Amino acid sequence: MTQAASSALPLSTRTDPETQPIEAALVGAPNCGKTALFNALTGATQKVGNYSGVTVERKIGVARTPEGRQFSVIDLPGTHSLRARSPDEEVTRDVLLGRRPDERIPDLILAVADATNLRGALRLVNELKSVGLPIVLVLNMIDIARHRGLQIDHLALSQSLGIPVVTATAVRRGGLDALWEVVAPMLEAPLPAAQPATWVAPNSHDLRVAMREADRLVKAHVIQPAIPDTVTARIDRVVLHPIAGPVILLVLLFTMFQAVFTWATPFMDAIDAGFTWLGTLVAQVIPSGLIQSFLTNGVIAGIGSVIVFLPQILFTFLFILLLEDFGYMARAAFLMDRIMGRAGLNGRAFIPLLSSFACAIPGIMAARVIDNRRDRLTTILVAPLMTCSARIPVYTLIIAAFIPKTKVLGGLSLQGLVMFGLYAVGILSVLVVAFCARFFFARTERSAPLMLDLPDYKMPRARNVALGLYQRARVFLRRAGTVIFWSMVAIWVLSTFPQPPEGATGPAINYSFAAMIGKFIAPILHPLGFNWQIAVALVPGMAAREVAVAGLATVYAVSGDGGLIHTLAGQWSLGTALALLAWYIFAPQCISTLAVIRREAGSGKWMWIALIYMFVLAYVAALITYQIAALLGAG
Ligand SMILES: Nc1nc2c(ncn2[C@@H]2O[C@H](COP(=O)(O)OP(=O)(O)OP(=O)(O)O)[C@@H](O)[C@H]2O)c(=O)[nH]1
Ligand SMILES: [Mg+2]
Repeated sequence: MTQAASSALPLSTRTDPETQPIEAALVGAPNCGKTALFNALTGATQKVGNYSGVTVERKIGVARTPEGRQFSVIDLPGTHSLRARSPDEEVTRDVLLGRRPDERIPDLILAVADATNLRGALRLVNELKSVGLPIVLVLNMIDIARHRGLQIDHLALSQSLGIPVVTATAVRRGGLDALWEVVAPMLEAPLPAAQPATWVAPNSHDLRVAMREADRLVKAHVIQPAIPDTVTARIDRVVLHPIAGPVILLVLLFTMFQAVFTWATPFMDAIDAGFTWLGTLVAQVIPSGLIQSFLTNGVIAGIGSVIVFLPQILFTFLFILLLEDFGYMARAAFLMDRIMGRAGLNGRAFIPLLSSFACAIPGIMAARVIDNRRDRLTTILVAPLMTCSARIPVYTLIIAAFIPKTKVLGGLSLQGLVMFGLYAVGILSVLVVAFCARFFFARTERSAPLMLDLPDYKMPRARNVALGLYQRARVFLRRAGTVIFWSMVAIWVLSTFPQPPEGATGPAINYSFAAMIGKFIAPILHPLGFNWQIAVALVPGMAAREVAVAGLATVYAVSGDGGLIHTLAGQWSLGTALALLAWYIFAPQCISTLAVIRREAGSGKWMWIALIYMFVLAYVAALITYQIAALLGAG
């Protein structure tokens, strides 16, 4: 369908429920539970989170009424008004007004409201009416509203608005019963025909009038509790305190890395033991030769050296997911806003940067919530500097080999401290690079102050957290099975062939292609204290950072040294280890991230800028680190 056809003839695009399923669009303010509702309707598992701007793209799914009628549901990014300000909000507006050439106009709007905060939702409904589509208002989070003693007369509200109003609890089993009672019959009968859209962007006067009307409706139909909810306010008085707030944030992050290091260790040891056992078993069963070497040195040593970090990744995300779902992360954004503002980062960059702890790719995509193009570009360019989970294996390996397992400063684990330091340097470099970027982007406009809705605190839901962990684990294991596996095969082949000549004395790998390639690059990396084995691991490490660890495991296993941590501790100097850590803070070691930068920034130019500036930073940081270490006698 072309854009012209869809906007000129909205009526002709209506679907016949007999032939094509009805399409319902979820529209509402950020964080009102649209995605939770989408998941409940469709059985999908899209990410929900207790902060605004989780959904930045439209997602489509198939739902079924309890009677079994199929219809499609589209989850849209949250918006306060159709007067879109940022690319994610434009998605919502364009879908509803039929301005997307690849998309038909939905047949029904499910306007989702946070029942505890009706005013804005009612204003949006007022605006949605001019879109011309049938609307059902869904008062979601009714469980929380009731718990707080809010009484909403939804039937009277329905009369005043002239549209059906239903209550819902998207995250509870049976929470959609009331919704089905109204919506299921609507989907059986032909829907009222769409009227031509009369929407025009409201000006500030219109907005004020609409707000007053919304206030009137709230006054008429909602009875506020005698004692307002104060739990959120009381917690916020402490965690948003100008001095106590940042201290609490720091302590929380700090505790997180301490705990992660301590708790993950036994699980990591167990996985490590498992792979060692497997390697020994294979070595016993299969006669020594190429196949045995491929399986033990290539596949098992390589993949095992990466999988071993799964517990650490899961523990890190357990913390992040719990804080997210509790509602704390939005407060952290609020606290960071001043510092980020000084560095020239838009306050809305917090969530994209936070997502980058998992992986820069969703982080870069989440930058769509930023309305100012320069701010968005800055965020996209710095997001890869945040410590993504693929760095965890590299960091942990080097820390395990070179940082003693001692306690310092009265019981703090030194290893956890170093890890915290690496994350801190990542964050700091984001701020510094963003600050410098200001001088390259001649700024014409100041970015708007942060307009963040601070959500109410909620008990984290086990389901959300479990789902988040499951998704992280799946992504990680899938990478181990694909990118990492194939890189391992390549590295093994390169380190095994050509085979050493008759009567060779040195380790076989010294005669291989890998050694040739490594020794060819090594001179460039020599000032950083990197040997040719590291050079061999860094090249395939471009595919994914963990591959470098797997690569080292294979290179050293093929050369006959077992026990990676032990080998590294014996063969590298402390200076080399620290320089490699410094390298990994900055190096643009992942091709998919670069591809996403290109896509999201809209041109290859930005990808090259990112690639070059990160390589330069990595090289300089590693160079300085190694040279200083060498001066101090640790080279
Ligand atoms: N108690 C309760 N919590 C809910 C309900 N619906 C959603 N939530 C929680 O509210 C938070 C926000 O939900 P999301 O579905 O991510 O909100 P959204 O509207 O998609 O947000 P954006 O994508 O940012 O626009 C999550 O922590 C959900 O678990 C509900 O009916 N009751
Ligand atoms: Mg959402």
